[in-house]
Amino acid sequence: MHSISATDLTKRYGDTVAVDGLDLAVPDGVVYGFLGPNGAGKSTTMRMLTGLTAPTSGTATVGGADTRDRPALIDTIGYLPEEPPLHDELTGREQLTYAAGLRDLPDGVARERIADLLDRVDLAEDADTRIDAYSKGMRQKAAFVQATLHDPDVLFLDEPTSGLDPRAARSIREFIDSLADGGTTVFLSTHILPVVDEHADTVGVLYDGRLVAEGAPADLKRRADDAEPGDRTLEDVFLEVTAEDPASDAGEPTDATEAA
Ligand SMILES: Nc1ncnc2c1ncn2[C@@H]1O[C@H](COP(=O)(O)OP(=O)(O)OP(=O)(O)O)[C@@H](O)[C@H]1O
Repeated sequence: MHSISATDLTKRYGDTVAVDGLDLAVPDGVVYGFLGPNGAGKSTTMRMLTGLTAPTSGTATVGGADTRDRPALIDTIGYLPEEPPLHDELTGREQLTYAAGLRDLPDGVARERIADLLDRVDLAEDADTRIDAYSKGMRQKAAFVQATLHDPDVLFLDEPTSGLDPRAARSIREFIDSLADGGTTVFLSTHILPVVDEHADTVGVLYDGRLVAEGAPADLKRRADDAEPGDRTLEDVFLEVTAEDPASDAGEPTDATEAA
């Protein structure tokens, strides 16, 4: 079964085609690394998949719910956007309690889960400090907890380790792995390619709103190897498939997509 499925998903802003006929089929329980240069259309895709922006054309379902049906979607998904929605005047615990209320989590369950998750991201000691006194990393950790509070089936993460020190980043990465082990599908957008290499089962590379490569990290690197022997990294693959004229570097980008 596919947790995320998109068919010919397209978003235009005036003359700008932000996402151009995107097809996706992400199986249950995988970590899908979503890569692409600045402006490729990653955030727009996530906003469409989370029901925040309507596609200009095309359709998508997430956790079986049509993305146009936001009430049906809301229990199924968690979303950590690039700029997380936090209220500066609340403490971390108040913010999370408020978010739990929006998700209709029973009080007792919410209290326990908030305490457990705050502990897990090492934010328990600062739980009763106002968010306006949080560092960028602390805000990011609180926002991560907020996105996972209701144990969503599908979790969308936009740069989840942004602003985190190495220890905190590692704890979030381990958290992502444990969520995936527990069956959560994780749609992970980041520019930190080693994170994707280590944690993603499948990688999709978006360029100019189109998927130009898709496959397991090892397979993508192996295909690049075929083109030019040597030790390749995901960064090499990324640079090749998102080059202005990819054909001169690593073959037609569609080859990578079709071979995936
Ligand atoms: N609300 C909007 N109005 C007009 N154009 C938009 C809007 N949102 C995005 N765009 C345009 O759509 C394109 C894709 O933007 P998007 O933010 O989805 O890219 P991205 O891959 O997430 O980039 P980044 O890695 O820089 O966050 C860009 O050309 C952007 O300028």
